[in-house]
Amino acid sequence: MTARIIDGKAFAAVLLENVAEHVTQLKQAHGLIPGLAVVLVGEDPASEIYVRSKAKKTVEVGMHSYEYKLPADTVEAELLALIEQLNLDPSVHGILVQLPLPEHLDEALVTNAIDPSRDVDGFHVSNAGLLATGQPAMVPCTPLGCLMMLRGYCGNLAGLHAVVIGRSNIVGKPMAQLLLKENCTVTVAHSHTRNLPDIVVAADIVVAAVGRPLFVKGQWLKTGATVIDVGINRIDQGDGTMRLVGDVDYGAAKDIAGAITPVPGGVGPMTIACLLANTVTACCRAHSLPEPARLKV
Ligand SMILES: NC(=O)C1=CN([C@@H]2O[C@H](COP(=O)(O)OP(=O)(O)OC[C@H]3O[C@@H](n4cnc5c(N)ncnc54)[C@H](OP(=O)(O)O)[C@@H]3O)[C@@H](O)[C@H]2O)C=CC1
Ligand SMILES: Nc1nc(=O)c2c([nH]1)NC[C@@H]1CN(c3ccc(C(=O)N[C@@H](CCC(=O)O)C(=O)O)cc3)C=[N+]21
Ligand SMILES: [Mg+2]
Repeated sequence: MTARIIDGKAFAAVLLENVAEHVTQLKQAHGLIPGLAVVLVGEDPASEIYVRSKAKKTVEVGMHSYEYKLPADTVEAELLALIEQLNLDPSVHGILVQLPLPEHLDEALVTNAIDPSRDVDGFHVSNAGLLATGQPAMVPCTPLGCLMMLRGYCGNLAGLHAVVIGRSNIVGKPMAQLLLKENCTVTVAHSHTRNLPDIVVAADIVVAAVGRPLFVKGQWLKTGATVIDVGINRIDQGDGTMRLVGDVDYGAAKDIAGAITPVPGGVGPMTIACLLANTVTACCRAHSLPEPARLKV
């Protein structure tokens, strides 16, 4: 069996088209232009790539992009002052502080300083709590993108056994919450999990968010399983060039899985599209306008 490839770029293109239409409509009907502010502290090369492609896509869909690059030694009070300024700026509807932050900055403190209604990452404790209790929230972009692709491929997810590998606040935990909301039976695995292959083999859906290249082996999978590979790992090919690989051994998994997301071209592009969708949603909520139905979870 050869797995169907879940084309994240194609999913993202459809969503971005949708976002662009809503942006046009907000402009024409209300004179509003959604704005997204992205804050990057320090000079991580991978983060700079993401921030650049976010800004590019933001402008492409007709929104305003505001970029703030702060030096690695920025003190916490300075970063908090910038966030406060953005919280009060009526042209800024979404705020994203790129993670990870340099060691000396408290990620929870910084994340929770963002106005929850502008928290397009969905990382603020109040958005996490709303999601966990099944109330309308800003939903983290990566799990949201994964869910949209799963719905697109599997349709109704009710009753399916989903195994989420990884329990970070930004991917694993919110992913598990979203799948529970879809009435999946959810297992969350992490670094203390015993006999992981025996757990994964029971899964109809596997979401791998581990941060270890090629960690999930093809033989672990149940035949026909749907595999979502969140991992983004740069590995040295030995000849000085780098290759981008996921957390799943794609080469082996594609012969056993029913459907699988590639890396690159899977979850990554959908993450960015969902970020822009969340920014439109935040703009609508800020102005008490009806939320675009096709962008809703
Ligand atoms: N495509 C995209 O848009 C995005 C991709 N990513 C990528 O996704 C991956 C995960 O990111 P993130 O969640 O932030 O990573 P974290 O490092 O925060 O979390 C990794 C999780 O994997 C678990 N884990 C580590 N080793 C094992 C193991 N041997 N067996 C089982 N579980 C293990 C950890 O367990 P424990 O909790 O016990 O430590 C932890 O819960 C990374 O590759 C990242 O680059 C992230 C965000 C967006
Ligand atoms: N506050 C915050 N929010 C985030 O959403 C956030 C973050 N911090 N820190 C880092 C991670 C990672 N992340 C990615 C987004 C897009 C791609 C992406 O578009 N990847 C392309 C490839 C890009 C490449 O070549 O490197 C792809 O998979 O096809 C990857 C990773 C968002 N993150
Ligand atoms: Mg992390």
